[in-house]
Amino acid sequence: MKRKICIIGMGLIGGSIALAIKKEHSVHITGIDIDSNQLKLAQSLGVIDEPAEELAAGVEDADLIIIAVPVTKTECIIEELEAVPLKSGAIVTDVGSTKDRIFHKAKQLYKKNVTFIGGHPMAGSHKSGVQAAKSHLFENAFYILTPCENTNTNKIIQLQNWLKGTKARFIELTPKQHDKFAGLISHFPHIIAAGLVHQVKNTENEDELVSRLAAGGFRDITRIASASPVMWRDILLHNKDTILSLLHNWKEEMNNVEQMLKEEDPTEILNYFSAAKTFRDGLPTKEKGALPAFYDLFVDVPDHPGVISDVTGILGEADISITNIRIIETREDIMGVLQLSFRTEYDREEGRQHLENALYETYVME
Ligand SMILES: NC(=O)c1ccc[n+]([C@@H]2O[C@H](COP(=O)([O-])OP(=O)(O)OC[C@H]3O[C@@H](n4cnc5c(N)ncnc54)[C@H](O)[C@@H]3O)[C@@H](O)[C@H]2O)c1
Ligand SMILES: O=C(O)C(=O)C[C@]1(C(=O)O)C=C[C@@H](O)C=C1
Repeated sequence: MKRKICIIGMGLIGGSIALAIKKEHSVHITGIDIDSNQLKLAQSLGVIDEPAEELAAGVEDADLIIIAVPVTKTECIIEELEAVPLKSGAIVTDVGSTKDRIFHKAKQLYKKNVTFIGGHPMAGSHKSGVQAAKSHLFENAFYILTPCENTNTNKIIQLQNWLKGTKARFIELTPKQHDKFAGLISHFPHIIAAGLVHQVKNTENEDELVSRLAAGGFRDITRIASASPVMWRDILLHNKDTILSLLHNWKEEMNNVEQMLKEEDPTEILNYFSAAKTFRDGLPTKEKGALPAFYDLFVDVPDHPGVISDVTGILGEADISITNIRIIETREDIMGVLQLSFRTEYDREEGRQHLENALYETYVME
């Protein structure tokens, strides 16, 4: 008989985990979502085998329960789980972007014969919903687990086995460590991205040309501001203390910049940017984590109008996203080269095949 999994929250992350699990295990996956359209779509896309209308019915015989809803809702779901029968020996995990409050809430499950292990796959997207789910979303990403001291090691291994199709790299942290690090490299940058967008929006009231000019750098640094506001509201509320402390440090950082500029000290200003560049250039790029990994593909293209839209059109039709596109060289007498950046090696390989089928010459430089 097939093992059973119940996923509560059939959005981007719930859907991606379901697809990753299906790649490695022959299982029966039940999905639950308050949005019946998401649930229907999840079934049509083959992400789940069956929807459940009631939480109790979905979880009662599940070997693995995965909570993939916004973090304040995760607390509500834990309360609901406490009140319904669960299979003895089951593992319960979550994917929330914060861990400490959920960890404390999950203590309510201790009296049931199940094991709760908090989890957070450190990769995602600014897109929401099961329609954006991908089995390889977490490839090479860190997947943080926050077991407690008494968690049975065997259960941690079982959970990692369930999740091996994610191809993520598991790492264990305490919930507090997690929230401190995630605050620094994920939650706080989100506020800065939203703040930059607000700054342009406020100026746009004076002159609407400004947002039409917002290109390359601004778009790169503010991509994440397009993510789900509900998800981010909840993250901020959950990790309030860490974020308030980072805000305090940030104001000091900006005061320093203000001072450097007022003093017009070229050496200080140069050092500020050089030190940031040196540190940033030294960060690992072949793994997802603090920085997204970029997998570049080079494509020879003729110098012909419409060639860029042809290339992006081929990738778009195959539903392959690129994170960046750059024309490296265009001289009249030679072919130009397009440098396309993909989020994963898998996307790059898929993209390469589609472009070669359309007779483009491609190559990868490691
Ligand atoms: N998006 C990312 O980049 C990312 C990455 C890692 C972890 N996370 C975490 O994963 C979780 C899910 O995020 P997502 O990006 O998949 O969001 P999403 O909006 O794509 O999906 C969330 C789903 O949960 C459903 N939902 C909300 N309340 C519910 C409830 N009470 N019962 C059942 N379903 C409910 C929604 O209808 C929605 O379909 C969040 O906790 C988030 O912090 C997100
Ligand atoms: O790539 C993105 O769009 C993300 O914002 C992903 C991201 C992040 O890196 O901050 C967002 C929240 C999650 O908890 C984990 C990953």
